[in-house]
Amino acid sequence: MTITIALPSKGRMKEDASEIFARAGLRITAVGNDRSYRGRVEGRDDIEIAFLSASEISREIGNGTFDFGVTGEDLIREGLTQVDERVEFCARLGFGHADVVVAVPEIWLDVDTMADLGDVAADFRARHGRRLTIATKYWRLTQQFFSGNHGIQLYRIVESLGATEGAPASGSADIIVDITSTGSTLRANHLKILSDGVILKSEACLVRARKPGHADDPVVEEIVRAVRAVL
Ligand SMILES: Nc1ncnc2c1ncn2[C@@H]1O[C@H](COP(=O)(O)OP(=O)(O)OP(=O)(O)O)[C@@H](O)[C@H]1O
Ligand SMILES: O=P(O)(O)OC[C@H]1O[C@H](OP(=O)(O)OP(=O)(O)O)[C@H](O)[C@@H]1O
Repeated sequence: MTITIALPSKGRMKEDASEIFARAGLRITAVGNDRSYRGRVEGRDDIEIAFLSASEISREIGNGTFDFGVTGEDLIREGLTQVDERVEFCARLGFGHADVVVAVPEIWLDVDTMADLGDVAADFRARHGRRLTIATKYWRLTQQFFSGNHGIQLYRIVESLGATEGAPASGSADIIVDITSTGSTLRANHLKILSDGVILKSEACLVRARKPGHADDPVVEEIVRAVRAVL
């Protein structure tokens, strides 16, 4: 059986993903030219590479289109329901680090924890005539964290596909859930992370779509072992 691996085609994860595979003895080359969306592993006809964006990799691994993928844990957990039944996290790759966090305006001096935020949410309608609003593209992670982990039910998510940190200042939402790495975008927008407001510490992962045929496929095991050995 040919084993397929989906790797980031662009952006911050592309080079690091190829480098890890090269160190693991799986040297990847593009088929055709550098802009091609297909690749191969030198000397291996039993492995095929597809290049996709990090968010597409999450979706397609969930659908079982590929056997393996490299993408951010945040995108996998946000993109898929029943994630642990559908994919196995085989290795954390040590790049693409970003935290998914809850951040509120710095001027909310009395709000430092999720419990404080729960109090604000409970009073919000009485004070402002509407629910607390959260700008994010991480709908699923936000709902799990607010409703599931912290029992906060009174909020409304406002979908944000870019410049999320600007939402409180522009008035389109009260608070945000977004990723941060250096923290500079949050600081520039006068937002602070709640002390227990880290939803997920994400990094790039090697993930495997759970498929019945994998159990006795030696190439599947070889890929996982080779990548783990160079971390
Ligand atoms: N500073 C950062 N900003 C955004 N994403 C980051 C950052 N650091 C690491 N990442 C990770 O990179 C991944 C997103 O990568 P990228 O933006 O290339 O993918 P994408 O969402 O598919 O791209 P696009 O939105 O352009 O289609 C996520 O897993 C995210 O956690
Ligand atoms: O904590 P920091 O180091 O400031 O990084 C966080 C910022 O980086 C990302 O945006 P970016 O403009 O890189 O791209 P994206 O939103 O298109 O992914 C992300 O959405 C945050 O806004």
